[in-house]
Amino acid sequence: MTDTADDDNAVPRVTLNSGRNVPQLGYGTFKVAPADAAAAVGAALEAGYRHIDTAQMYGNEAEVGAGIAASGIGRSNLFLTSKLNNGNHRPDDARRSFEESLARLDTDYLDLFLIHWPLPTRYDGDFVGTWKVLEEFAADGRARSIGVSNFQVPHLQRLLTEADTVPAVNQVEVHPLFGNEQVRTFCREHDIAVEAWSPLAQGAVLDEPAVRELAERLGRTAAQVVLRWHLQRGDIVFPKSMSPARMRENFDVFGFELDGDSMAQIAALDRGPEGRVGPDPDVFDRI
Ligand SMILES: NC(=O)C1=CN([C@@H]2O[C@H](COP(=O)(O)OP(=O)(O)OC[C@H]3O[C@@H](n4cnc5c(N)ncnc54)[C@H](OP(=O)(O)O)[C@@H]3O)[C@@H](O)[C@H]2O)C=CC1
Ligand SMILES: O=C(O)C(=O)[C@@H](O)[C@H](O)C(=O)CO
Repeated sequence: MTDTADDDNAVPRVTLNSGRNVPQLGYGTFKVAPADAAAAVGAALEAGYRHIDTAQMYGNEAEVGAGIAASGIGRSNLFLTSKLNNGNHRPDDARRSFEESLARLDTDYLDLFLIHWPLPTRYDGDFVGTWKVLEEFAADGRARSIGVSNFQVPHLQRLLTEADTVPAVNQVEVHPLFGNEQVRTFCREHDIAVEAWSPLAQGAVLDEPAVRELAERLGRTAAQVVLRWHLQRGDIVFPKSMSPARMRENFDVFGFELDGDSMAQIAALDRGPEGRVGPDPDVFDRI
């Protein structure tokens, strides 16, 4: 990957406990098929995104890397995240697969590397051992920051008491239908940034009457209103879209604000765990 200067853009940055900072809005690549990923990432970069979220699990790291390389955007102007796949928790597998991720993404470092799922019912629940391997990647500089994903409060508590490094982020399901407030509060109290996955609830929140009414009143789209809600709560988001027009729409969220009543109206859509659109981390154990 090249490293050339690039214009900065208007996306605010969130400072992590590692001292690094991350663009608060990025582009997510779950379900971006390998055949489409280079073009999709190219379109996202063209739209202005400089933060890309991928994972070993998504099977598209090589194509994400190709899209970045083709853009000509300098490596230091990008924030690139990947995640350890569920079958790679054992230390040697974690080390090998991390190197493979770097090779596929055509880079010598990641800005952020995460344990994708805690898998509390596998590996004797030994995500602490896995975390200690990620600490090696942080120590040798190949991961600028390390974090976790789908960690519940008890999982985080174990890391805080049994490991040296506090995760820089916890990437968890959060959207208006599932506010995940207990985890968000714990993270806030321990300086762990929250990355809200499926910020649009994979589309499920966009037809909610309260969201549509607000969008109409503000002259914005439902997706823009929901993304704005996340940003004003301080969370980091990376909506996925295959459509360049929607990528641009989702990126155009810095020219308006939601007032307190509007924020509360959206928060009131929270259905608790019933509102999840993805798996429950306490039981999810798919390798
Ligand atoms: N750590 C984890 O376990 C997980 C992480 N993630 C991460 O979070 C990212 C985002 O979550 P994801 O699950 O993809 O879901 P999102 O909440 O981002 O929703 C994506 C869906 O919404 C549609 N969409 C996007 N923008 C618009 C718009 N403006 N108007 C109408 N529809 C829209 C997309 O369709 P279309 O493509 O047709 O535009 C797609 O169907 C993932 O890509 C991944 O990077 C996600 C799940 C789990
Ligand atoms: O997208 C991710 O990062 C995930 O972990 C999800 O794909 C998750 O594994 C899932 O939704 C499985 O059905």
